[in-house]
Amino acid sequence: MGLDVVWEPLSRYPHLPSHIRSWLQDSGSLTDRIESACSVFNLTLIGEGEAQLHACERQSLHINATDNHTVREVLLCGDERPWVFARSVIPPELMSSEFNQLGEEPLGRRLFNDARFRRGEFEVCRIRHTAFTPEIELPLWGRRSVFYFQQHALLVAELFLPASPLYQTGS
Ligand SMILES: C=C(O[C@@H]1C=C(C(=O)O)C=C[C@H]1O)C(=O)O
Repeated sequence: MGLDVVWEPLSRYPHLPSHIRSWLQDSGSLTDRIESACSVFNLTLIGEGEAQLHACERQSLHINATDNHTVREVLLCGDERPWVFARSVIPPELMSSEFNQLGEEPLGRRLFNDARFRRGEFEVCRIRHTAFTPEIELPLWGRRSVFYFQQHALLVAELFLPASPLYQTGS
């Protein structure tokens, strides 16, 4: 599953409810925030390997179709429920160095423990995807940002799934 959607700057939504804005613009590690919001945290690795990129991903990273990048897709689960689907586009040079042997270790553990990574601005998307059986009123919210490291850039996109606390007003 990809996130080939329309991305807009977060500033496009100046009047978001505070519980939604709080999650979308949280500049810390999402893994850490999810871990602190549940009793049992689990990361499920859906896939990791070279894959076709969406046009919106290539545009974000300023790469062309022939550039090889690794796509990593995971589910971040809180208390046995899927809270976030994440899709990251990672240059091979980083997969063989800073992100070597990542497996089911959260990407954020490496990113946020290395001051050499710099995070760019957030963009957000809204998905009215009928495939989801919404326990919440649609749309689903997603966010993405680029992390810069030396001459490399990697894209991290996160879709907040219906069970995510982002949709709960008290979160
Ligand atoms: C960037 C982070 O890493 C999280 C873990 C990911 C992974 O392991 O692939 C991808 C995106 C994030 O949800 C974070 O914790 O903020």
